Amino acid sequence: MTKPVIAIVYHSGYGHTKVQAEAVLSGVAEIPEVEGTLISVDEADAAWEVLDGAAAIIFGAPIYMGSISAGFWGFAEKTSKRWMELKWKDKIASGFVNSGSQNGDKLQGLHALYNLSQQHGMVWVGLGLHPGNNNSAGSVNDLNRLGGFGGAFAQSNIDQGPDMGPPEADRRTAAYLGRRVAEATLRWERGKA
Ligand SMILES: Cc1cc2nc3c(=O)[nH]c(=O)nc-3n(C[C@H](O)[C@H](O)[C@H](O)COP(=O)(O)O)c2cc1C
Repeated sequence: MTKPVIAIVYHSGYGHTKVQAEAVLSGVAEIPEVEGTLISVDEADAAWEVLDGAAAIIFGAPIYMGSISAGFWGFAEKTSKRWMELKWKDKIASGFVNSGSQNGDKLQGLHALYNLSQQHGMVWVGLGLHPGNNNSAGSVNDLNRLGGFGGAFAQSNIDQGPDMGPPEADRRTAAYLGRRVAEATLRWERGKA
């Protein structure tokens, strides 16, 4: 069996969400039976074949004005050609978002990514972690410190470049999501076989 491909397609205006996407890829890479690939929406027009052939697609976007960035949304609209034939039906899907504020309406953005996956008939995989930093022994260094459930959340300070954020805890959370999606994809593919 050729290795199932897990595509991570993301937009990043200023580089912070790209760091998060790279962390997701590092988690995927922990599972040697799958192959991860990173695709910026800016290069998506050359990558439709890869996306159509992928077993899983993980969507990622920064939060701009309370939802996913227009850069990601432009890509989402272009996927309508795939929707016509339900070409992505039954692929595994997941998502991650990154914002400047601690909350920043990230859930709104994650739901936009989830809705996109459901329009395509994909099978969404959530984070599968308890929240971190929600008790007196907790800290901002906890895994899932921002307490997301449906995907991976990250927060990057708006006065710092991508070299400073998102912080390590959020990168570990992103990697956890990548690994979980890789494992779920393997089970899904082996079940089909
Ligand atoms: C046009 C614009 C709108 C933004 N709106 C929000 C917002 O609604 N909530 C928030 O928390 N951060 C907001 N931010 C901050 C970004 O989410 C944050 O800087 C993020 O790290 C940018 O990711 P990127 O470098 O991958 O583009 C906004 C940034 C920009 C440029």
